[in-house]
Amino acid sequence: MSDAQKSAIHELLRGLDAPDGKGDVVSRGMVSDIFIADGKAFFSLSVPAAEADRFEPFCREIERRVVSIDGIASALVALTAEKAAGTPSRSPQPVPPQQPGRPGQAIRSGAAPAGGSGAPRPATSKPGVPGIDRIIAVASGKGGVGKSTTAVNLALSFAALGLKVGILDADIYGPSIPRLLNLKEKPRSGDGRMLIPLEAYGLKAMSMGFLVDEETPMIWRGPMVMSALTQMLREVEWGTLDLLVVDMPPGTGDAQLTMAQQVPLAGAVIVSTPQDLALIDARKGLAMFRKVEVPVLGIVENMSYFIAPDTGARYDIFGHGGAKAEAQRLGVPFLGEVPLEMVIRETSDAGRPIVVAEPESRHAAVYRDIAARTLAEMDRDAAGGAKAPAIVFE
Ligand SMILES: Nc1ncnc2c1ncn2[C@@H]1O[C@H](COP(=O)(O)OP(=O)(O)OP(=O)(O)O)[C@@H](O)[C@H]1O
Repeated sequence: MSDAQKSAIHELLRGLDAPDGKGDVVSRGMVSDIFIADGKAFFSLSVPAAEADRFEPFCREIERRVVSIDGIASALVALTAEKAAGTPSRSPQPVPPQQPGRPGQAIRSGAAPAGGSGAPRPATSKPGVPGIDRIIAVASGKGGVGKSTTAVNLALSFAALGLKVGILDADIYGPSIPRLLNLKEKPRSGDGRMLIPLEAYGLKAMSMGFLVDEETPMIWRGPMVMSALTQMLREVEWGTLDLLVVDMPPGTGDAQLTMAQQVPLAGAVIVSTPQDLALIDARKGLAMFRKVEVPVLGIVENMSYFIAPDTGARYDIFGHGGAKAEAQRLGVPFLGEVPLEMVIRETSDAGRPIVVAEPESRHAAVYRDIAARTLAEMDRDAAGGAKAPAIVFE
């Protein structure tokens, strides 16, 4: 049955012209092995790095079309960067499934999960935000790697660990937090000057998306970006928070530098996919935070592997492990790996992220482990334990 479905998927893909106009993706050898489990199809397309943006909508189109095949209820299609010539191809191998809730391997010894409150704030010359104990940025070198999904699930995990948490959506070009937390109303102003943040699942939330229509063109540049971000940070009644999580705009441009310079960040978490393409960008992200002397708390590998829903076998179809190796090489902590999982996307799209939608699931446990490790790194940093990593570009 599954072989017939794989052939049907190949057939369908052969009939689609790729967005670069160079013919179908099957004949060009761009399609990975296809896995089908429980009516879900999983596969990836290997594309040249420069073409990634163009191929993203094509993946969504394929996902929409393959459900017309008998027995396929849904599909998850991911992009992976073309490997450089001479790199041995890694064929996907099932590996033993992870225990639910078991912490992954921590690179540094002694990085035991710890509570976040009460630790001294790192020395900084930037003015703090009254009432907010610590602020961390969640960043990525490029868009689409799952930064916002990670940021919101991490924020909810910090809350689940007992902290008072806020989330600030600084991604002014493509704010995702209103959708991820299903927040539609506009924030009110209490005293005519300060805005009252919205609340969802115990998180206080503020996003540029609350203040502007989705249709409004976002032509924010230079000083406007700076003032918008500063306002969202300082002219919002955050109240008392143990932690404010800032969902940064993707990339390493002006807006990111502004945030990193303006905000007294206790640290940054970098999100990357395993693909070389995203890792190169992640390295730029690391270098940017280093430049502005913000400690990098670690790297999270997103869309790292997938677990077949029927057998529980784990498949590393997207070249899993790249971020961990990279973190090791750079001497930056590896905070954990998040699987590519339909339910993570579905819960996000429904405005009820997995950490609150399915708190008992193994995926929610993965996020809580990453949150605990992030807190441990912050405490280590605050105690003066972390060295700045050496960033080397080759
Ligand atoms: N681990 C995961 N498993 C399955 N889908 C995921 C996972 N992480 C993210 N996604 C999905 O990938 C898409 C991109 O995620 P998200 O919006 O979080 O990325 P981003 O890096 O913040 O992108 P951008 O910066 O362009 O807004 C979303 O549809 C999201 O639901």
